[in-house]
Amino acid sequence: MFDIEASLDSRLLAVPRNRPTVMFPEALDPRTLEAACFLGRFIRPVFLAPEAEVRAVAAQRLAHLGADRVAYTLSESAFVDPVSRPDLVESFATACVAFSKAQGRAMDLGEARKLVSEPGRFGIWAVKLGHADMVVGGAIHEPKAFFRPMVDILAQRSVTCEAGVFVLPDEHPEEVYPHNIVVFGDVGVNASMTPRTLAEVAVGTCAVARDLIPEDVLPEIRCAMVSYSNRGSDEGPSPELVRQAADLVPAILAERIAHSPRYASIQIRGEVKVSVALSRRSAGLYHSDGLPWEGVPNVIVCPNLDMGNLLYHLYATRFPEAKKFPVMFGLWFQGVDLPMDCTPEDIRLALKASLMRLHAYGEWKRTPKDTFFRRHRVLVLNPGSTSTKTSVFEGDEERFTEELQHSAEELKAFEGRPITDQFTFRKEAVLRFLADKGLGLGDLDAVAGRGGLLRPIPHGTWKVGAAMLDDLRAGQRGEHASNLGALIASELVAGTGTPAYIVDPVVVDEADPKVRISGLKELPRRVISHALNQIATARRYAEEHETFYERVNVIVAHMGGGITVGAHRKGRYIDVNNGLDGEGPFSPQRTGTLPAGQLIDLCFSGKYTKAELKLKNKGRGGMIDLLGTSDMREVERRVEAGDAEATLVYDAMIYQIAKAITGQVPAFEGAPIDAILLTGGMARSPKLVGELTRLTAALGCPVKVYPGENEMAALAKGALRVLSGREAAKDYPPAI
Ligand SMILES: Nc1ncnc2c1ncn2[C@@H]1O[C@H](COP(=O)(O)OP(=O)(O)O)[C@@H](O)[C@H]1O
Ligand SMILES: CCCC(=O)OP(=O)(O)O
Repeated sequence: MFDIEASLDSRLLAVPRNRPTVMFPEALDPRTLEAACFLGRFIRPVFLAPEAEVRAVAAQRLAHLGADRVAYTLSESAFVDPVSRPDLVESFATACVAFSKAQGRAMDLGEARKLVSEPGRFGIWAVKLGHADMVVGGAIHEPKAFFRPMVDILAQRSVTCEAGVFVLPDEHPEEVYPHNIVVFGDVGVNASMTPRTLAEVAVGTCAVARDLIPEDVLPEIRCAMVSYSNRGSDEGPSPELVRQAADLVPAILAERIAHSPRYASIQIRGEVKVSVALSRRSAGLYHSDGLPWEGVPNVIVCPNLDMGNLLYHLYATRFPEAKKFPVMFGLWFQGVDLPMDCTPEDIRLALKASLMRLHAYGEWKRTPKDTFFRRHRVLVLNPGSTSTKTSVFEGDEERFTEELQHSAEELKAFEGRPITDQFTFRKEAVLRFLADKGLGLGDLDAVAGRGGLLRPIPHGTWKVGAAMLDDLRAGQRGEHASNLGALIASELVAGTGTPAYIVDPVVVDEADPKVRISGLKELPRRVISHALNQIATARRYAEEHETFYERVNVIVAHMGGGITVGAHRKGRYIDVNNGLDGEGPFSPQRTGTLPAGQLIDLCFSGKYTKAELKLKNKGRGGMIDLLGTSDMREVERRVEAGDAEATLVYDAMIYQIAKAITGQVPAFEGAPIDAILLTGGMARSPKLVGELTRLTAALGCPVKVYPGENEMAALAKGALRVLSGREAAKDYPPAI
């Protein structure tokens, strides 16, 4: 059976995106609520009911989903009782009056207010006026109370239609529909058919089929416009209607193909007798004018709504295991209609199908207005040794990012001086960036800077305050460009009331006391790691599973110029190697753990100065020392070319990473590990990922890959969690 949900998921997840806002007028219907609990990574739900009522339904009816999934979905949702938003009711009512007038129907404002206060209409008008992107209903509303007004108000074409998509179970004889996939049209909209309407329905239904079913599964969309007559074999108004419609199809289809060449794989034939469409044997009997393709169609377009509706419900009841859902054509992906007898799975599939089409074909970027989910504007600052990476985020959306380069010439003036001396010079570059984007400091809701070398602190978003600035200025825990993040952020917001934050700096340390014990009292272990990307990756995994960071057990391997392998136990970053100071696997630029005795001998051999050894440990060690390059792509090329030395070193590094991963098992105290997450630049290598998957297979948990490091998004998200009230910002230094 073609896995249509997996196909939709992979297309939805192919590119990380902003999430569309979806209105749920039927918020108290447990099926709808259940479906929403599986859509958190794709949408922002707005439930049109009081929050307490939605929570009560969830508590009573959704216990089988597990508390985490439901709690996560509700934490990511908005709850709006229409009567509590008189501002919106007024604006929707005004638009409703104007709309009715344009349609030649008189309506007074009082009547309109009453109408749009009803959740179904409220949801439709919210979409129409740009407050949301999609509305879904029909599971409890009768068609005339939701579906008809939705089509009326949201229609973008003169003819709209509804396609019924089925993937039938394997027990269905496959020779009828290839891969057991069939799409029916029109199953819901057009109560009266004209030849033009029917021709538009045929093309629209085929367009839906083409959008949803990948070409490698169905190379051609083959549509039969069915009738009781086969190409003139019988007479009557119905075959005549289909015949006239079939004559109009080529011009309408040509328009579609001009719009997008992917529709060139659509073939439509009418009128075709139902038996000819569904049986090769019957087709043979009518061979004199058979179908233009070998075999059978995958789209059946019906001459009237009764027949389309009958087919939908006949197949739905006859094959309860079928994957089935309706899809609207002509509403610009803004409306989802549900049959009253739908299941939570049908709702989930219908929404995913519309969302996939919205993203892939609707050129959707963002919800036009941020009424239900405020899009806070956050400036993100990430100072590195030779650049200051600067971004502006609006909500989840990365609006601008630039790596503000500081030339060697500019930096020469600061050589040998504390990093804080670069403060003014870098701040000016950030101000120029903002001006260039037409933004002033007053346009920002927060500034988030990369945290520097501070005292060890728990994970989270930290307010930039006097004590933090003092520590960074003093540079007692080390000099690093990232120390400038909080300093510049603080200066930019001074006197404006706008908050400045840092998020998960490299010094995040939540390790158990036992993790700190080394075999020498004087040398307790210290934790310095890629905390920002470690925790952001674990959060991303949790979000993809519609749950919280606090609910997952994962091991994260950040594999970049430095490598850290961390254990995240239910929201606590419990153990990780010190990736900055010679612990863990060797990496492209760092030695990792070295044999202690031999290291001591080397230190006292007189062969190297302290500075030289420090540089070997971090910067000139690892792959650079062993193979003369820190570029793993070059190493892999050498491995591919059969270079024995490169192969040995490459295998050794992967072996050490795998050992570090499996070495984190005790951190979970026997609890199951949900997943191993591979991230950083090296996670782009399929070869390396494949080898790590093989070597850690004994753990019995899946390996998920998140290539690169999304530091800018991670910083923005940390600030956004605070701005949206989901997390409280912490005060530095933490109370001990
Ligand atoms: N496609 C790839 N295949 C293998 N290694 C890669 C690939 N892309 C980047 N890398 C390696 O990842 C490392 C850099 O990781 P990254 O996380 O980008 O860097 P940094 O830690 O310097 O911020 C380098 O060793 C680089 O060669
Ligand atoms: C391991 C601490 C942070 C760090 O070393 O970052 P980079 O690997 O990006 O230099």
